[in-house]
Amino acid sequence: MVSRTRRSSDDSIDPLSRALAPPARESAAQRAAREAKEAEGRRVSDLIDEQIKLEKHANSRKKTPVKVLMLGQAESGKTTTVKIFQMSYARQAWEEERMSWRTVIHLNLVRSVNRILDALENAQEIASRMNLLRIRLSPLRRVQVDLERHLGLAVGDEVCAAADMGVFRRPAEVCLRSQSGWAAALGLAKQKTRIPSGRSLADGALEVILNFLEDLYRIAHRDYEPTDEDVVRARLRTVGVQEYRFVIESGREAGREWIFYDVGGSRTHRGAWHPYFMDVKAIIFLAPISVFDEKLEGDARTNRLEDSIKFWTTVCKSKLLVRVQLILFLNKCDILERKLARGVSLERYIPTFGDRKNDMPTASKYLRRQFLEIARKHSPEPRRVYSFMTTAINTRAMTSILGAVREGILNDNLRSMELVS
Ligand SMILES: Nc1nc2c(ncn2[C@@H]2O[C@H](COP(=O)(O)OP(=O)(O)OP(=O)(O)O)[C@@H](O)[C@H]2O)c(=O)[nH]1
Ligand SMILES: [Mg+2]
Repeated sequence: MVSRTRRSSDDSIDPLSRALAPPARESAAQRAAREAKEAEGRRVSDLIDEQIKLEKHANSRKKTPVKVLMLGQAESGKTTTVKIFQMSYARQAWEEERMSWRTVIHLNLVRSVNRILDALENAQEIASRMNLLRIRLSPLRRVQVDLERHLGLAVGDEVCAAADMGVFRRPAEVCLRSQSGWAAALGLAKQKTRIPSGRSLADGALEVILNFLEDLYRIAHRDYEPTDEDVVRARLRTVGVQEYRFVIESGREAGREWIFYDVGGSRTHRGAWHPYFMDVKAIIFLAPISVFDEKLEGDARTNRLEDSIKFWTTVCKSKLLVRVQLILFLNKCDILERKLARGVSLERYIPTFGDRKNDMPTASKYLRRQFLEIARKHSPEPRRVYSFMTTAINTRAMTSILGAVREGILNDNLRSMELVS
């Protein structure tokens, strides 16, 4: 009777349900085994669903660009830092762009050599070998004029270039200064170029030029291809706000876009960051700490370090930026170290430094403390500021710092970064 009833009810259901229905005569043990198997099946299925959901979420996160604002006074190293980020994480794009720097590097170098020669012409102690050198380098005057013409400039003008460097489309965007830091960067980066006491200025300058010449011949060669270092050291002044977009090319974060707003640091441009703060995740503020004995370009009354401190104070005070992660790069440590080693006294320019030891560990610790103290004192709300002692042109060290910064920004948790600072 019972079996008849079951058969008649089975007949009434659809074939799929019938196929899925438990066997007609199932023992208790069989049933328990079946149910356990079904439960395991459901668990695995749920797990797969959850993974799909997570992947979808991760992909949508990857599509959300990370926006970073670069702030700091002129020549503080903002654009250099962005270049190193691109070099490290969007390598293919970097290599595609590298050749387009060639002409700019040529002009950068030639102008620098010509400026050195101008300065030497005016110096009284020109040795005969210096005269010889000057004669040998005289064709560079012509080269400079040709390069300037090639770039569509009036002789002596600043070079203006679009961000991609290949096409000089938007003249107001990025400028290459005629008084480029290229010569200084190349020359100063070599210990040999320091002028030993007891030697004449002309001797020292000659040594700088001779070291420089190695690069000159390399760069002037017909088949010259800019190296990573050349591009990192090339000086381009940013005017207004330059937007750089890089898509991470490999690793866990492949596909994620990073957008850097690189704000020209001269006083007329630095206020231009206001429209960009809204959805930036972090600000990287660059303070070149080597400039304690320098004046601002075009304002002989303002000390450059003082100007940097004022700018930093404004950023820390800003209520608009209170939720943005603040990352401080105390940059140009290489130059600071050399200055201190040469005996330039920090106390002379910063009396509060007092009679502390005029060496790198003491000076950098002191300056870092001053910047962090400003943040503590002026931030509208208590906040953590992450600080790093940097030499932006040291690509290897900078890549490692930027790796930590990148992770920190992504994880919204920069605590671990302090370990590498
Ligand atoms: N020696 C040394 N040179 C550096 C360092 N950082 C940057 N430079 C050089 O300083 C010059 C200025 O660097 P940029 O990155 O163009 O400076 P910036 O902050 O973008 O300047 P603006 O565009 O004028 O706002 C370049 O020639 C760099 O190669 C550093 O840590 N050490
Ligand atoms: Mg710049």
